[in-house]
Amino acid sequence: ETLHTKVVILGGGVSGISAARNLTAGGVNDFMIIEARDELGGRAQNIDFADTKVELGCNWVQGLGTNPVNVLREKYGLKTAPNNGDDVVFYDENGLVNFTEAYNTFGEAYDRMSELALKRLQNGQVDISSRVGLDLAGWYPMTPLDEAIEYYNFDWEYGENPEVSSLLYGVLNDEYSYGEKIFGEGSDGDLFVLDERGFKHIFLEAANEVLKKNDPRVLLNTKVTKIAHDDQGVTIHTGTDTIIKAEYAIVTFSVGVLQHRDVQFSPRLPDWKMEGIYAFNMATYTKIFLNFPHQFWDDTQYTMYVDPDKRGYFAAWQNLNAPGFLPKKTSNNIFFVTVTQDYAYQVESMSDEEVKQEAMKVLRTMYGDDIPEATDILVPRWHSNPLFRGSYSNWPIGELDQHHTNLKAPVGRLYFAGEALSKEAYGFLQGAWFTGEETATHIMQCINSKCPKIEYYPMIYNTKTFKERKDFA
Ligand SMILES: Cc1cc2nc3c(=O)[nH]c(=O)nc-3n(C[C@H](O)[C@H](O)[C@H](O)COP(=O)(O)OP(=O)(O)OC[C@H]3O[C@@H](n4cnc5c(N)ncnc54)[C@H](O)[C@@H]3O)c2cc1C
Repeated sequence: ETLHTKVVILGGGVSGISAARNLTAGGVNDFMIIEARDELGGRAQNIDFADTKVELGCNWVQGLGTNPVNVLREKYGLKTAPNNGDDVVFYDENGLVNFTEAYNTFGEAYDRMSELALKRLQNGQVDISSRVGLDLAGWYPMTPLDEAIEYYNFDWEYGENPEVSSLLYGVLNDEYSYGEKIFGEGSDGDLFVLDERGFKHIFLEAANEVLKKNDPRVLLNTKVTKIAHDDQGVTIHTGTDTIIKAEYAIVTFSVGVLQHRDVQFSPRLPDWKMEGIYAFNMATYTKIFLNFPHQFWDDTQYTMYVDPDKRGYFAAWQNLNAPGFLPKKTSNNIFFVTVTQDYAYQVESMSDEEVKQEAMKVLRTMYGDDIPEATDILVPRWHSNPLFRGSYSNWPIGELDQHHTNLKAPVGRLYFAGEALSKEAYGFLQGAWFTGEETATHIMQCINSKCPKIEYYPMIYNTKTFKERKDFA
C-alpha cells in the first residue's frame, strides 16, 4: 500500500505533535504522523508500578511562566508538586553527613561560573568545558562529599559530567528556561509531575486539539526503516508493506537514533550534516524504581548517597512519599535512584535482579542492615532502546555553533525537529515543542511561497587556519 500526503511527520513525540498543531494552524491539514510506538508522546511515558504510575521519562516542568509546557500544564490541570532542590540530605557509609558548608560553597561557585560564562559570551571568547569553568570559579572537588554535591547539581541535570559539557551553552540553556527573560516573571522554578494520567496527558490533549479520534493521518505501530529523498519529494519505507510518499518530511527522531543509524537515509546524509549529528551528545539518565513495604528513608524530596570511591554511583535518590507527593502506604512506598553515563550503560546490561542487589547494597550502607528488601523493581533502558538511544541531548565541549546549525539544517526536502535541535532549550520538553513549531513554519513557507534560505556550513573552519600556523606551513 502506498499512501500520499504533503507533509509526513516522522515520530509522534512532543516535537511531532507541535509540528502537527502548527501545520493545522497554518491551514495545512494534509499531513501524516508515523510513530513506531502504540501511542503518541515519545519520551513522555508513564507505566504501572507498585499500584501506581511512574514516569519513565520526563518528570519535571522545567522553567515556569510562559514556558509552553507550563501553559499546557495549567490548561489541562496536570497534577504537580513544587520541587525543592534544597530539600535534600546526604548519607555516606557512616550515615548522615553534614553537608551545608560544602553545599553552599558549591552554590556560590556555580553562580560565579555562570557569571563568568556570560562574560565570556559577551567578549566573544571560545567555549570551555564546565569543568574548566568551575575551576576558574574557584571550585575543585576535594572529597567524596564535594563530588556528590557536584553530581547532584550538575550531572543530574545535564545527564553528563562537567568534563564533557559545554560551559557557554550549558549556562545559556539554564538562563533561557529559568532566567525570566524568555518565560517572564516566576519562570525560575520546577514542578514535579505526579499525575496518574502521566506527563504525556497534556501532550496527548494538545494533539487531540488538531487530530480526530482514530485519525487516519496517524499511523501508530509503524516503524520507519528507510527514508529515500530527492528534489521531488520523500519516500518513507516502514517495517510493514506501507510506503508513504510525501512532498516534505519532518524527521523528529532523537539525535541518538540518528547517530546510531537505526534508520537508513538514501542517499546518505551529506558529511556536513553527519558532522553536526555526531558532534552532539545523547546522554542517558536512568531512573531505577524500587518499591518497599514501608518508608525507612527521610521525608526530604531528595537523598544523596556519597560513595567513598565512585562518583555518581547510585547517588541521587527521590522520595515519592515526600510531603505533598504520594501518601505513605503499607504496600507501595517508592524510592528511586538515577544513574547517568557509564553507570547507566552498566545498569542497562545487568538483569533487574542484579540491579536490585546493587541498589540494596547501597541502601544498606546508608541505612543499615535492618531495612526491608525491595518488593518490586523497574529499570527503564533508554540507551539500548532503538527508538531513543538515550534520554536527552547535552551540548558537549567542541560542538561549535555552526555544528549545531548543521544539525538543525534541512537536507533538500528533509526537515528536522526534536529537542536536540533547540540551541536554547536542548534537552527540555520546551526545546522539542519550539523546534516542531519552527520547522512546520519553514515547511509552510515552502508550500505557500518560497522556502526560507537554508543556513548551513559545508565546512567549518578554525578561527586560526593551519596556513597561519607556522609549524604546519
Ligand atoms: C529519563 C528522562 C528524563 C527526562 N526528564 C525531563 C524533564 O524532567 N523535563 C523536561 O523538560 N524534559 C525531560 N526529558 C527530555 C524530554 O522528555 C524530551 O526533550 C522530549 O520528550 C523529546 O521530544 P522529541 O519530540 O524531541 O523526541 P521523542 O519524544 O524521542 O520523539 C521522537 C519519536 O520518534 C519515534 N521513533 C523513533 N524511531 C522511530 C522509527 N524508526 N520509526 C517510527 N518512529 C520512531 C519515537 O518512538 C518517539 O515517539 C527527559 C527525558 C528522559 C528520557
